[in-house]
Amino acid sequence: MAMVAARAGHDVVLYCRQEEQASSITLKHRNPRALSEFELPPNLRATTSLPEAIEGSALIIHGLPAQGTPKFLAEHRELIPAEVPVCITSKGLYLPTKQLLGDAICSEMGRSQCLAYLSGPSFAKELMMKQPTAVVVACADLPMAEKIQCMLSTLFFRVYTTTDVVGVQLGGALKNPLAIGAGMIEGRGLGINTMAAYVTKAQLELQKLATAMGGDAATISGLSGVGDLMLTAFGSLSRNRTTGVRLAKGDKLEDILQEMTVEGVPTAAVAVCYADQCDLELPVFRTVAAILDGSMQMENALVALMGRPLRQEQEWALALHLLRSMVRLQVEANSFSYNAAVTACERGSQLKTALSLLQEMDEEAVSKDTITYSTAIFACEEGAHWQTALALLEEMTSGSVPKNAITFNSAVSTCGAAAQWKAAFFLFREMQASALQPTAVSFAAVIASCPGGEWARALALLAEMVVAQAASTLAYAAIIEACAGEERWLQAGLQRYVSDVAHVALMIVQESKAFWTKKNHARSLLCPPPESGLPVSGAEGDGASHPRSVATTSRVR
Ligand SMILES: NC(=O)C1=CN([C@@H]2O[C@H](COP(=O)(O)OP(=O)(O)OC[C@H]3O[C@@H](n4cnc5c(N)ncnc54)[C@H](O)[C@@H]3O)[C@@H](O)[C@H]2O)C=CC1
Ligand SMILES: O=C(CO)COP(=O)(O)O
Repeated sequence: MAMVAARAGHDVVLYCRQEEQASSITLKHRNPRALSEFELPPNLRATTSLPEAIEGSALIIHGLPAQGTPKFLAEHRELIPAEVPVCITSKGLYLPTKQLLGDAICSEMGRSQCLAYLSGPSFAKELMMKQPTAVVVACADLPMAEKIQCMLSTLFFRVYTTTDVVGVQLGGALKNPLAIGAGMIEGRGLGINTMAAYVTKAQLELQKLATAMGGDAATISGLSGVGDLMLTAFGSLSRNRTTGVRLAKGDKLEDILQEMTVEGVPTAAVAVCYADQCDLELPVFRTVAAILDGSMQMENALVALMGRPLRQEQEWALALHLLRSMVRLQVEANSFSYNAAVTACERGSQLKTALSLLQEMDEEAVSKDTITYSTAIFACEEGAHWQTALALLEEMTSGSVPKNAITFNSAVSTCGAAAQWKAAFFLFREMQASALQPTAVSFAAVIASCPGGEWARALALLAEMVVAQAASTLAYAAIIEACAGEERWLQAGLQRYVSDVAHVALMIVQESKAFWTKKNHARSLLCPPPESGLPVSGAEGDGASHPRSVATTSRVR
């Protein structure tokens, strides 16, 4: 990047830690430690003094590995003027706090700093070779992004701008573990069929996770996302991809990490946490992460990915197509047809499309019923869109549309997913007040919404659950989570209900599958009968139809 800035005509001062390296860059115009075959221009010099490197700078370009970045910037924050933009080129998620890098930087620095993020398909070596390259720079302050764009763009380096700082960070970071997976495929000697299928599914998962975490879909399908995934999945210069190849050939991960920066390793672990948070299935991310943390052998990845239940591809798109065809053929679309399409959207994690269908129903004077609303509220849980769920509930009340247990359960779970336990609790009580009997799902959902500090409330709900004979293993799992710590167990007197904790833990593992099957049975009540002619089977990537592990108990509907 120093070379890119120098080519754009700036006086560039590169900070490095070794005196020998600094003097070689300044005097011999060669960097002995990286890409030493390239001659550096005279307007690029180096120093081991950070104050000297920073003084008078109009732009600070930061290029350290992600895991070292927040601490480094915090250590040197006195030297960094708050108003000078720091352009981050690191691509990773911060493992210690599971934060986006920008958030971790601000937390560590303990103050606000003007941050921009430069990302996109850009191997350093090819930049040095003046290979035409396109990247995107994101800054919440668009004029600042445009300023950086002007500062760095040349005929060989084209910079786009965006304000989507979340999408750009996620795209650049999340492609790394996916590139490791591509390397594994290469290293195992698998063919182009496998690689094409893998990259297709990997980019869909990237889209799903990044958009669920707040990135724009357009950003992720752009340079910092699919663009960078293409580069690193297929380009042999990628260290992430090389890591996958080497692991497949039997090298040890610890040895590889000694030799080079592999951002995909810590980022894979954070990606799985995000997937859990968003209740997304994401088998590719989970498989790569499991291989990296040693909980899965690479040989078992075939079964983990190819042995999953068979699905339709893009069921929601097909359902929409059928709905549109009805209009074209002048067949009247009724609540039934719309509900089928809304259901397909929910299964395909397409909340926005589902909501636009509800709006279309209003415009076309098609009445919205309990199924319409319940399904839309169900769709809100992924991404924890609790305010949307509450707005839909409000609309049901004002339109006198009856609510059922599924309506409430979905809304409670959504609030729980958004860490809005008070709203979840309020809805649970509203459900009881409206003479609806809370089900096992209702109890599990409201208990799971209780944060650690509300463990006493969770226990009170447990007592109610036992009286209502609506116990479930997932509710017990949520209790275990809320009452973490032996002391609380004793205080809680939980033995009254469960005498043997180990037994419960085992029961949870064994029965969570059965629970989810039952839950899906309840869910199937939302689906249109087969004679509607619209598809009703599980959509691809539909996390809710998948038996989940105990770790995700806080996300039950
Ligand atoms: N190399 C490339 O082609 C590209 C790299 N990136 C991103 O840039 C970031 C850095 O990558 P590279 O420069 O390739 O990595 P690198 O492993 O070469 O590290 C960059 C420099 O940081 C120094 N460093 C490492 N840890 C440090 C710490 N804790 N404190 C101070 N200095 C430290 C290293 O000594 C090295 O000089 C990564 O997040 C990577 O994803 C992004 C696009 C392209
Ligand atoms: O992000 C990169 C290029 O855009 C570099 O990828 P690697 O870290 O896999 O080498």
